Amino acid sequence: MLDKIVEKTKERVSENKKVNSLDRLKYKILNIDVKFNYPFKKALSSDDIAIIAEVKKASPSKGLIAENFDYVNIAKEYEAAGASAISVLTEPYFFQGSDDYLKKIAKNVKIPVLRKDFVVDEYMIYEAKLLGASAVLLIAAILSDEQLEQYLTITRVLGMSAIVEAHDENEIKRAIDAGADIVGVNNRNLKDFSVDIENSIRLRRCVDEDIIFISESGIKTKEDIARLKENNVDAVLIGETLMKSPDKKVMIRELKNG
Ligand SMILES: O=P(O)(O)OC[C@@H](O)[C@@H](O)c1c[nH]c2ccccc12
Repeated sequence: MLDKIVEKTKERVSENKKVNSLDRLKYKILNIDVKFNYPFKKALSSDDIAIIAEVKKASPSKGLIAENFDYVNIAKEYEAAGASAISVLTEPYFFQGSDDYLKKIAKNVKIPVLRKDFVVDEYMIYEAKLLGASAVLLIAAILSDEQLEQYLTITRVLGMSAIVEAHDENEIKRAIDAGADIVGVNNRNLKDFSVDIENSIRLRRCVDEDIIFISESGIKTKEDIARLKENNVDAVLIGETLMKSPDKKVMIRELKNG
């Protein structure tokens, strides 16, 4: 599955490059009024556990998640409920995401926005910047050590942050060696879709306290959050539970204060 997504993403990048070359994107970035001030990392640096709320229409493991996908209002509700940041899926073929969702959401909320996609080319980081994102996801399993290091540097030059996603000790070591300052452990195994939040708890001890540690996927209850908090997790990334909840405000408050 992951290989298929990567392949399709590479095709998408080469199509986009035909419309706007990388040089053209860089030129645009220099000519728009953008800030270079790392808001994503700042938003996750509070004392309490931070919630990154995800705007997600569908996924390969769950199919269609949101029948009613009023994405700008969903993002505004997340913000009003106290989410620290918003994650927006932009991958179109497997997650029914869109760059347009990200662009419109970033314009309509004040909290920082993460571009959730399968970055396989530096081009996608420049695109993310132009769309209004403050951060990108870098999945260690699909990038070489050199790419990780290079892409982290690009995000820094652009005033952005990167979550480096890891699934095991080896990927965590690679993330840290590449210079990651935010590490996310995906509780969902992208190879077989199985979910276990103990995965991030187990791997927490492999990451120093000065690196922001995020637990991603499969988080459903305030008990899950309490357990993650107890284990020094700095932030959680939650999609499906929030997308399926009819009152996102109540849900986020319950998760945060429960
Ligand atoms: O909907 P969930 O189980 O709460 O998961 C959200 C988020 O962690 C998940 O969408 C995700 C984490 N890492 C990814 C990488 C690619 C695509 C999606 C993801």
